[in-house]
Amino acid sequence: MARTTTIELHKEEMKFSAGHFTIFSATHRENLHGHNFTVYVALTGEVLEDGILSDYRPLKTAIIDRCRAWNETFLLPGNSRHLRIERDARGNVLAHFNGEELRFLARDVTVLPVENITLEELSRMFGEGLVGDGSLMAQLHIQRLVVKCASGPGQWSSWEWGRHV
Ligand SMILES: Nc1nc2c(c(=O)[nH]1)N=C([C@H](O)[C@H](O)COP(=O)(O)OP(=O)(O)OP(=O)(O)O)CN2
Repeated sequence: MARTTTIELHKEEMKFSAGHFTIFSATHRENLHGHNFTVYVALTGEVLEDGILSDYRPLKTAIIDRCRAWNETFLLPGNSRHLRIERDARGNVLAHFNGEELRFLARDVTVLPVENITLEELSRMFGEGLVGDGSLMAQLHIQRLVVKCASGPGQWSSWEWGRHV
């Protein structure tokens, strides 16, 4: 009888401090602000005869690397219908929202291919970045992956991937 297990990873290093603003409509957004986001990942799969699902360290490394990539940066949504983003020759960003102009130095900003910088989009981006083409999931015999991204204690969104979803 197959034995499945779920390993949960929520290490201290699985966090990133980032700025953002949520856009609610073509004319309404939040002011710029930030959070200390934390990330939780659960991997489910079959425990093999030698009592191990698989070495989860490659996944842990991938999670922490992605946290480090988004740490101390300002996140902008690259696919928002309400925010237009231009870059000058030096890669600095000029973002247009409802008649306002917001300027960012290239070193300070990360533009993500999402509609909005929300918990739901961050957990999806994070999860899709880990799953990628599925090869790491196959290598680690992972059947199901859950990624939760929290903007603070008690407030998170959850994204899920399954091998047969
Ligand atoms: N569906 C969503 N709604 C909102 C999101 C989101 O990601 N998805 N995000 C926000 C704001 O970004 C806001 O920063 C987070 O909400 P808020 O609770 O107002 O702020 P805090 O995290 O500081 O929590 P406190 O309860 O105020 O301590 C709004 N909506």
